[in-house]
Amino acid sequence: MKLAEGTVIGLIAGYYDVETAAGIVRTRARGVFRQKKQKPAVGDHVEIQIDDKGMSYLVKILPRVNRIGRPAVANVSHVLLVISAIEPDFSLELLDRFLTFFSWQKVRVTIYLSKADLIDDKKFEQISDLLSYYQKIGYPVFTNYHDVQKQIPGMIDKDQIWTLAGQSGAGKSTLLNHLKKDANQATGAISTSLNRGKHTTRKVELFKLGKGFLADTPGFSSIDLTPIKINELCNYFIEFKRASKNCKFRGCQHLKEPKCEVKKLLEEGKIMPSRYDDYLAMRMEITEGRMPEYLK
Ligand SMILES: Nc1nc2c(ncn2[C@@H]2O[C@H](COP(=O)(O)OP(=O)(O)OP(=O)(O)O)[C@@H](O)[C@H]2O)c(=O)[nH]1
Ligand SMILES: [Zn+2]
Repeated sequence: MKLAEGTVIGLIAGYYDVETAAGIVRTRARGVFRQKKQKPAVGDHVEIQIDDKGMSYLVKILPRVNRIGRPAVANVSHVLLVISAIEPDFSLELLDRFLTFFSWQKVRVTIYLSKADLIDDKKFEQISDLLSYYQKIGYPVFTNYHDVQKQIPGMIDKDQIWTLAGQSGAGKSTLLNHLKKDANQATGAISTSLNRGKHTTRKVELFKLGKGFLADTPGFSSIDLTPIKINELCNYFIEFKRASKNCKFRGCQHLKEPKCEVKKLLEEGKIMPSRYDDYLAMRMEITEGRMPEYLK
């Protein structure tokens, strides 16, 4: 019996394709996962066991950083967030929701403004202006499809897993299809006696792109912030978090505390008012334990 470690790069009809140092191995998950109510996901780092008959089993899920989206992808390090300029309308509120959610999930975000070709120059200037704030606080921003196609592969570091996210209709599938043209199908060459996957549709898989992977999933379009602990929410607004080192009180929530650096920067116009408003709205949402009706 042999043991090996690898990364799940494909999930198809109950089989898990695991990339190991010795190549891709098609495995089944051991029943023990069902008992423990665990489910391996694409992106998981796992241990596999190959028995004397050459049967391969996924036996252990190694600790994961996160597990997000539907279908789920584990250990996502980066999201390429597609935000449309129009159809659906550009929304800072939505952008902030996504950014907060991913910050909470320890996922880095790159922003891509889609459908910029559908708006006039004036509107484009307006939106670019707003996005430049996000660039300044640390989020890479693209407003042009060609730049994305050229630069994203170079931004994907070794073994990183990237996935797409954005509102329904924002243009995720469109972008994915373009990026896939540059990607190599990671699971293309499987040769094992267990290969009965020929005629089944793959559900989730990772494509090799850059030095890592891009998930071939539709990404996700709606998010729930209510499980976030209210006192931790401020940590997920990255510029608030940075500023909070200079707040008088540790654990400052930037509400009515004296000598609050976030409030000071807000008053000086260095923190964008809509960011602060969205912070307050999310606090409300978490307190009430439900998403606002219009976002459902
Ligand atoms: N003009 C223009 N149209 C675009 C662009 N990106 C996407 N579209 C169009 O917008 C529509 C929605 O795009 P999709 O890629 O299906 O959007 P999606 O985010 O995958 O949507 P869901 O599957 O509902 O989550 C399609 O008709 C696309 O052709 C763009 O950059 N410019
Ligand atoms: Zn503060």
